[in-house]
Amino acid sequence: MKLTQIQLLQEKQPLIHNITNQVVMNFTANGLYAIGASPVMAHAKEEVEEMAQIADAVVLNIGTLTQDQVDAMILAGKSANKAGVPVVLDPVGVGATTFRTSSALRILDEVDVTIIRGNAGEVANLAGMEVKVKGVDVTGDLQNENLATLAAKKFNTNIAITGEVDVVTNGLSRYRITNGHPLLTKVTGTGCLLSAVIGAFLAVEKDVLTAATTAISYYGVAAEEAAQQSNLPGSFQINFLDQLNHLNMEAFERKSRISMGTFGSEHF
Ligand SMILES: Nc1ncnc2c1ncn2[C@@H]1O[C@H](COP(=O)(O)OP(=O)(O)OP(=O)(O)O)[C@@H](O)[C@H]1O
Ligand SMILES: Cc1ncsc1CCO
Ligand SMILES: [Mg+2]
Repeated sequence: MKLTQIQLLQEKQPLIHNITNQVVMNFTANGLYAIGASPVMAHAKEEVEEMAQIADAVVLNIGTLTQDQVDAMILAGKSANKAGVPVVLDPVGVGATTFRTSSALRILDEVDVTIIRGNAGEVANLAGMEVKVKGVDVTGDLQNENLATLAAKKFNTNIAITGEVDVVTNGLSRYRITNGHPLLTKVTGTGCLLSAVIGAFLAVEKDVLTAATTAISYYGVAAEEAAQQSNLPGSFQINFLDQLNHLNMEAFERKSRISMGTFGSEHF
């Protein structure tokens, strides 16, 4: 099952249209190539509608947003919606400034977003809870399962909250993924790339929760494998890209940790 999605991805080489931030553009393109997808960054209002139409997934990331870029994201998102192309929103830094928060909310208002992927602070602020966000990083501990469920219901969409433990939910079914490695927090854009990788899995798997949980687990196991070869951020980043490309499938099957919880239960 998991194997099939990755093989499908490598066979299909889906086109992933990213409107993303200036920090992570190169890393995101390399990471998408590594998993077998085909990245394109296209930001201009003049072309985003056309690009979104031919894409297999659209990823909207507000990391270094400008008003023009938010307008372009809405054009791209609407065009993707018309063409039945899945849309991922990465609400980078929501809660840090009012511009980020209001822009993300405007995108959610105007675009039918397939899944939101962010850290706990970003999702909490998006859902209207005032949690402190330090730039693009979360501070403190949050109850991610309950927060994800609340946000999924509020925005009537799927939510992935990532961190030490990752949670994916549509408001009813909940999954927890416990793969990953702390070195992922020492390389910029690992969350941003994960949002794009979720887009790539959505291009080959229609079930959103399956696509997202598989993508997050695959990504986390790749990080665990990379961390066995390097314990510093620079070499880890390179080894991680290699593992995304060449993850041993037997290791993935053995190390993948996805567990299911149900709505209303306090524990998984
Ligand atoms: N303490 C941790 N231990 C293991 N894995 C982690 C830890 N923190 C984050 N991760 C993993 O790192 C990846 C990125 O998630 P994170 O929540 O850090 O994104 P983010 O805050 O949006 O990052 P960025 O803004 O740098 O793109 C995910 O795969 C997540 O599972
Ligand atoms: C560091 C940083 N600042 C804006 S976007 C970004 C990339 C990771 O979120
Ligand atoms: Mg982020």
